[in-house]
Amino acid sequence: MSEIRLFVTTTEKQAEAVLDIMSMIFEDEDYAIATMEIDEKRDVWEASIYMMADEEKDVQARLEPALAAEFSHLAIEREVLPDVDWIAKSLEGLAPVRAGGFVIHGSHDRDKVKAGEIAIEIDAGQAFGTGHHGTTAGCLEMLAAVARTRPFCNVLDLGTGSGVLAIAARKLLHVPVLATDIDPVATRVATENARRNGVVTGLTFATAPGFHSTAFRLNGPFDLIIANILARPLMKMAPQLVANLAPGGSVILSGILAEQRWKVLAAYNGQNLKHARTIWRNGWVTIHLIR
Ligand SMILES: C[S@@+](CC[C@H](N)C(=O)[O-])C[C@H]1O[C@@H](n2cnc3c(N)ncnc32)[C@H](O)[C@@H]1O
Repeated sequence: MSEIRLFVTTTEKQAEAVLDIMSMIFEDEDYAIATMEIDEKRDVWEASIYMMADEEKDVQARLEPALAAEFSHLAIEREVLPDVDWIAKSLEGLAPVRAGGFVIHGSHDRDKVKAGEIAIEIDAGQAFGTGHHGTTAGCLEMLAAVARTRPFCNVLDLGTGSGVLAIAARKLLHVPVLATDIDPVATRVATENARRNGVVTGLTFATAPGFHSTAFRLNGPFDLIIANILARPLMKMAPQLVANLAPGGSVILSGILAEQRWKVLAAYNGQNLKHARTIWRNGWVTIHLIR
């Protein structure tokens, strides 16, 4: 089934306001919501909400009246996003990605791995995480850097997608890793990817929205939590995330657009976490915080 993006085109300020309205209406649903800069000089921005095709009518019917009061001049536009198989096909020829001593490559590029690199084989497929996105690469680089600062003994990868970060953490740290995703397809793909990468023990997968699963209590608390989701759900989940973090533990957050970083930092500062470092990649930031 296709994914749909409903969006409005406006100024940065209004896009932020539209984003707030979208977040308010769809607060408890896991639709991805984001603003994106289109043209810096002309101050053109888009505020978007993503959904599956069968959810579009419902989202549109709720969004229209909510925007009508303040933003009746903004047209709600729609884009049909390429379906997953098309994405997989277009990514087939992508070159390996190197970050933090890891190399993420497709099965067609096994021979490109260099001595001393930690290789992770991921073919583009039905779950996010081939390493090509700035957030995944940022998390890999941050994971390698954070691992040099102290030992860790229990890791959580929240929003595992293809499983790339969980596999990386397991290969680098050799400690138990719990990897979860709201999407059962992602957990299935991640489990297959782990097996393909020879990671058969020490890595547990579970399907769960946010922290709604007994898997967290059974496997936690964690001294390293990596969550590459989106700014809004990350802010919303801050209290539960920190409740699952061991004292002195580290958190690596990504999926955050550069301009959203202050809000996310504020949410986690409010939970007594301190900012340690930020990595920037292609307009996205990856943040390291310490409890
Ligand atoms: C940006 S992808 C990250 C994938 C991978 N960790 C990486 O870094 O490439 C975000 C993943 O988070 C999952 N996700 C989104 N909202 C979630 C939630 N509330 N709880 C758990 N997983 C969620 C999505 O299904 C998706 O697989």
